[in-house]
Amino acid sequence: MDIPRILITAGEPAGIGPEIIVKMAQKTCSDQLIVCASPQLLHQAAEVAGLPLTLNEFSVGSSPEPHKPSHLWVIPQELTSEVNFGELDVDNAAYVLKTLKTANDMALHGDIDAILTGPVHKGIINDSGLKFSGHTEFFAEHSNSKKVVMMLATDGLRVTLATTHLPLRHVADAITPQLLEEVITIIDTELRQKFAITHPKILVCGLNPHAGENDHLGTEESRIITPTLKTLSHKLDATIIGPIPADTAFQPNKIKDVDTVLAMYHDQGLPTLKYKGFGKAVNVTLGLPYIRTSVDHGTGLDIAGKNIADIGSMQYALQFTQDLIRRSKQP
Ligand SMILES: NC(=O)c1ccc[n+]([C@@H]2O[C@H](COP(=O)([O-])OP(=O)(O)OC[C@H]3O[C@@H](n4cnc5c(N)ncnc54)[C@H](O)[C@@H]3O)[C@@H](O)[C@H]2O)c1
Ligand SMILES: N[C@H](C(=O)O)[C@H](O)COP(=O)(O)O
Repeated sequence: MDIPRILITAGEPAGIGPEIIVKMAQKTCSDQLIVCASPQLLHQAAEVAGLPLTLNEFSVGSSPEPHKPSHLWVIPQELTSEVNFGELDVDNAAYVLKTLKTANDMALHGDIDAILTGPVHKGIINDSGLKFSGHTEFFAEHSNSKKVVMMLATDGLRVTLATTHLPLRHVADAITPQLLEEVITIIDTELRQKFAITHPKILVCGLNPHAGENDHLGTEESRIITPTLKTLSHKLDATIIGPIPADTAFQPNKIKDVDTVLAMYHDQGLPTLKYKGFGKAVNVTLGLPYIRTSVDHGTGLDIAGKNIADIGSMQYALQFTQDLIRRSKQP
C-alpha cells in the first residue's frame, strides 16, 4: 500500500507551531507524519501541553508507515538559542529557514508527498538580516517557479491573491496585464488539476473603490483589468467575471457558484476569508512543482506556551493536504 509522507515544518520556535503539532500528533492519521524541527523544542512543547511524545529520527530510505498517535518522525534541526515561548529571538531565524529549505529540497527530490508549514514570523527573520517575505515567495524562489499564487480556502470559499506580501503603496504598480495573465492561468490550471474542477469560474475583484467608478476613482480597471480579463476569457476555457467592486464581491449570492474569488491584494481578500473560516481554513500555494499547504493563522505569540492554541486549522490543513495528495495520485 502506498502511504503518503507529509513533512510538517514547525515554524517559529517561540510561537504556537510546536504546540499545535504535538497536539495534532495525538490524533490518528493514515499518512506518515514527519516533522522538521528541533527534537528538544518538540519535547518542550509536549511538556507545556502535558502530552506524551515519542520521537524517532526519520530516514529517507525507510518504508513509509501510517502515523501512530503520540509518535512523530523527526528530521532534527539544531536551534541556536534556547526557546522561551512567546519571546522572539533573532538567533533562531536561520534555523527556521533551514527547516523550510530542507522541506523544499526533499519535496523536489520526491522524498515526501507534501509540505505542511507551521507559522513563521516574517519580521524576526528579516531582523536577523535574512530577506524573507513569506513561505509562498520562499518556496517559489527555491523551487525555481516563475510565478505562484496564494490561495486560502475554507468550506464554501476559496480566495486567491494577485499580489501577496507587498506594501500597499506598491500594489497598484504591480497589477499589470502580464501579472494578471500569469496568475489567472495558474488558477485555471490548478483548479482543474488540484481540485478536479472541469470548467473553472473565477470572480475577479477590482482594485479601486467601486472598481474605479467609471474612471473617477482609479483607472486600473479600464486600462488593465477589464481588457486582460477579456483576452483571457477568449484564451482559457473558464468563466471569468469582473472586475467586480470588492466591497460587494463576497455577497453570498455572488460567490455561491464561483470556484475562487481573485483579490488584487492580501487585505482585500483575506479578512473576508478569515472572518468566515478562521480556524477551519488552509493556505495552499498554487503553481509549485509540489504540494505545499499551511495553517490559516500566524505565530500566536500572545498565547504561546499557555496550552490554549487551537488545532482546528492544522487539522483542516492536514485533511486538505491528504485530499490533494490522493487527487494527485489519481490517473
Ligand atoms: N502561515 C504562516 O506562516 C503565517 C500566517 C499568518 C501570519 N503569520 C505571521 O504570524 C505573525 C503574527 O501574526 P498576527 O499576530 O497577525 O496573526 P496570528 O494569527 O498569529 O494572531 C492573531 C490572533 O489570533 C489568535 N490565534 C492565532 N492562532 C490561533 C490558534 N491556533 N488558536 C487560538 N488563537 C489563535 C492569536 O492569539 C491572536 O490573538 C506575523 O509575523 C505574521 O506574518 C504567519
Ligand atoms: N498571508 C498569509 C496569511 O495571512 O495567512 C500568511 O502571511 C502566510 O503566508 P505564507 O504562507 O506565504 O508564509
